Amino acid sequence: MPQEIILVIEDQKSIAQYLQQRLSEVLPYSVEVAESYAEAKRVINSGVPILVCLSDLNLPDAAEGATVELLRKANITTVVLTASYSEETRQKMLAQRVADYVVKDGASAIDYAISAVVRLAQNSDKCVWLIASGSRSSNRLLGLLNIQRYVVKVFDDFKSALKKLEGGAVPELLMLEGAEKIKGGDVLAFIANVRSSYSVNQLPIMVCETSENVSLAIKLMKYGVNDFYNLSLSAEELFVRLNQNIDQTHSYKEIERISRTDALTNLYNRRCFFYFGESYFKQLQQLNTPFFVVMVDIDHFKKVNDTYGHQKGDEAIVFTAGALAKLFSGFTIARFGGEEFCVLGEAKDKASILKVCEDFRQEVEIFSKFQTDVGFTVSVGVSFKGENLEQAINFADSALYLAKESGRNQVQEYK
Ligand SMILES: Nc1nc2c(ncn2[C@@H]2O[C@H](COP(=O)(O)OP(=O)(O)OP(=O)(O)O)[C@@H](O)[C@H]2O)c(=O)[nH]1
Repeated sequence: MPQEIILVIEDQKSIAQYLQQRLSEVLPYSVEVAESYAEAKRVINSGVPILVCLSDLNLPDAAEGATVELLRKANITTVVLTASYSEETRQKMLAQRVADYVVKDGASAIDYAISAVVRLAQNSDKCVWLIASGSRSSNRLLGLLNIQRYVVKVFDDFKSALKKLEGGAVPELLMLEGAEKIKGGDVLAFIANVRSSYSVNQLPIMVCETSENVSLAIKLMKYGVNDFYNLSLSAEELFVRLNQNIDQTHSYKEIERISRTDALTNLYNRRCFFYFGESYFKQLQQLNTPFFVVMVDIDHFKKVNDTYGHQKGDEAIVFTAGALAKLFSGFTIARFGGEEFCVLGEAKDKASILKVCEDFRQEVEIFSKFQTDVGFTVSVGVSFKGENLEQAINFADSALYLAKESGRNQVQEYK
């Protein structure tokens, strides 16, 4: 099958070239330019799959809007560039089912057009769940979501959506249409159920209601729904709200990831270790499950830095993190700061955990020289005791201190 392309239809050479260059930089698709209606028609008729088209509204060899009409008939997702804006133009664009339109009134408009094309190209990786009452509005919403190239999964009841969610599938957004008429339970119970696992920042819910149900929509927003779309409003309003809700969730998740991750090693940071570790530790205690805490510190790390430079010191830290991730795979690992690391996990078998600690020590001793040009070792303290996480860490730290005092490059257990 031929590779999908992005098509730019624009008769002004300089703008066309600029758009082609910018889009090629940010998207992994070939970007083709057609400078006239005739050329556009040739590309479309050639059968090459067109992912998204960014098209000028008026071209010298076509009547106003003829290109958009051509694209609509070929079922191509389209962003329209127009030189002037009027309410009439806007209505025409929406009637032609364009995904977006941009008024060419400056550099920021071009930037917006590029971001719109990028968004539409990437939307096919995003799944929206439409939980619908089965009214005519459901079909309209489905059509509008398709214009935006979202992958849409339609549910006609709450129960099957909840079951899918419990199975681990998570969409980008949940859209409810005609909330009170959806089968399989009560809408408030559904929202409470979703929110018990996913916050408003993690999974946006949007309700779509007719004007008569505005008060219901507002009530639902007080109980965990992110946004409300009045079904009597334009498609454009839906698109803007939809995209904003999905973008906000992405930004939140990215901020959350950054705040939990150590930038150098990609391991959890200390704060995140305690955030997850505290509840995990309590869970292990309640179930009477044996646990372990390991503390790791690179030996004579100051000397590594002083002798080989800070860059090599960083490489030594990254190598140690990689060795931990490899040998303690499946456990909770964090960089506590500097050259110090901590691991928490279930210790079904004490001897096997001690063996993993020793394997890790040897891995660093043997392979650090090959991987980083700097031969270095680690000291390891491990504890299988502690009333709470903090105490277990202190015990592992005491064992680590003993390992350092006893000559470094060894594993010591807290007794
Ligand atoms: N390259 C690098 N160095 C760091 C980083 N964080 C802390 N350090 C350095 O790590 C060194 C830690 O030194 P110490 O805690 O005194 O350890 P040490 O005495 O050399 O070694 P031991 O006694 O064996 O623990 C200091 O020189 C810090 O500047 C980092 O992110 N990158």
